[in-house]
Amino acid sequence: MESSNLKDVTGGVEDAYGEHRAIEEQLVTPWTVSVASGYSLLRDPHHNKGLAFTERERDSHYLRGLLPPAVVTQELQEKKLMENIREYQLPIHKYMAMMGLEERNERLFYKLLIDNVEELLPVVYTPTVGEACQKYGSIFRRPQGLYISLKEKGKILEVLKNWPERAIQVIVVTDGERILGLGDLGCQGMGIPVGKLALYTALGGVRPSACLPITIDVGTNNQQLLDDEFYIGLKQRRATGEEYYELLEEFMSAVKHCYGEKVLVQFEDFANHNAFELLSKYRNTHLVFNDDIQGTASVVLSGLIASLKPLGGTLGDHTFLFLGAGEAGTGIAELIALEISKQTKAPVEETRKKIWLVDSKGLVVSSRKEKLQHFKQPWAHEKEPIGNLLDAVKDIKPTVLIGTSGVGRQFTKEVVEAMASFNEKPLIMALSNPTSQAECTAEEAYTWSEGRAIFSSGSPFDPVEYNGKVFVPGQANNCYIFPGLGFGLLISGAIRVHDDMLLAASEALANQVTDEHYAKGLIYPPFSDIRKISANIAAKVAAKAYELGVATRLPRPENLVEYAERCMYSPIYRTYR
Ligand SMILES: O=C([O-])CC(=O)C(=O)O
Ligand SMILES: [Mg+2]
Repeated sequence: MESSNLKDVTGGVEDAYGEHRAIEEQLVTPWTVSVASGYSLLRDPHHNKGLAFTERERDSHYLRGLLPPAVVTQELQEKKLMENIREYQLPIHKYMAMMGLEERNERLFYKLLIDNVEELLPVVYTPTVGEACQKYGSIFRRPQGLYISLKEKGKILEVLKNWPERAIQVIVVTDGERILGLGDLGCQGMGIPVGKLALYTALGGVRPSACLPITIDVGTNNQQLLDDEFYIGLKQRRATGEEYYELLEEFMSAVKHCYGEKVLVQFEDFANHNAFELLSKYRNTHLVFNDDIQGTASVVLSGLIASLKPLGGTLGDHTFLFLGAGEAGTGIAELIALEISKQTKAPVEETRKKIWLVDSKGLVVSSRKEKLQHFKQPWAHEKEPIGNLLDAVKDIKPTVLIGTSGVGRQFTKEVVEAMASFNEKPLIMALSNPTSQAECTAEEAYTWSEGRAIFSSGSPFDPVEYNGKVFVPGQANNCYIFPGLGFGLLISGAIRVHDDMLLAASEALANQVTDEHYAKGLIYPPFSDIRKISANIAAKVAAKAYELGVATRLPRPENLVEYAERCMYSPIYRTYR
């Protein structure tokens, strides 16, 4: 090597491939090695342990000198990082710190998330993940997940093969058109599949390497993004119709081709029209699950089942009114109708009549049927039209009021007061996410109902003190269900998702609510127990899969709860030889 070139070569590494000497126009090869050691081991998030590498590991993996001398435990690293994260005032900064940690040291990231789940869930998930998606273009560092855009049409199989992991078990996919209640965020929706899959691992125990977040980019109709010079997605309006469905068809068959029959595809935050269409199109040929329709339904049904204990009576004794007739609203409504039908043996067509929906045009009634989208039609019951929520509440006198509109502040004082005027304990669920889109706050629900409401919301609210009593709101978020449900599908090797599995998941979750929880006014168990809760949900879902004959992992393990617990990912460091 000529000495004149040595000054360009940093770190004492011989410039064997001429990468440092190459001038701009010369092509170079991006070399790498496959077994991580030394410097590359420290930069491999799957294997890096930072200061927790032992003396022996430092010797045998060429780490001497690359780390300061202290050797610490994973617990001490955790303590330090939690202190760091608590220093940040803004949630988005905490989010960025957590994502940075995931990029550096995956096991430590999951250890923090699992051990501090109640504190960190609002950071890596709703509500902060919503803000992260809105700002994704500017907080974006290394790409996470896989981007499949219209540019990759005809090449999706090759794109999947670019992903470094082969043994994928769960895919969460979005097209970014309806991110939480925030609307079309295009390609920036990637934060959602990334966040959901972090919960698959932390709450459900799926190995991180088996998880694949995907964003399908068919453009965006969000003008602000189209005008933004930093926007990371395709700068065009959304492809629709045949062009859209062809891309999704190619995607769904490539996924099956690449990962087999048992890979779970979770659809997340698609707009209504596509969400229903994709679910009905693929539910009989693929292992698919729509979290916004089915996961939300299962968690809400669970809350209702649990609330029957303090309220008394049966599900069929209740009258339900929804604000919002999209994926979540109609998905929940259908699952409630199905459960009542199972309990009472009445046909679903009958049990649906206890459930009413209000959309942006008022109460969904039969005179509107012709003009309604197909997913709203089963809910168009006989009644005079009613134009707004308050009048619908006063007329129908529901015992349960559920908000799934994606529009904040719709449960006004008048609405909550009306609910409280004819219900001793009105059940109020403000499910839209993130917090800014919630139909009302916890404080409003308790204050306006004079402390009588049983309240839960999609995004978390702090406990509220009213008249000297502390009320703890529940978080009716689908993250109670999807990690356990998905894990149950995986451990049984299920090849299809069946509605009975959703019912089994709801019942399993409701069974985890103890007298101690009820005494605090809760209808959901605390998240601090979520791994145990998920194992129980997984066991019930797996049992259902065996019962229905869609499980392929044979023979069936005898004790499914124990089996689920044994299969769960643990974030504890491994020792390297
Ligand atoms: O992500 C969440 O918090 C729940 C959810 O699926 C949504 O709001 O779309
Ligand atoms: Mg969602």
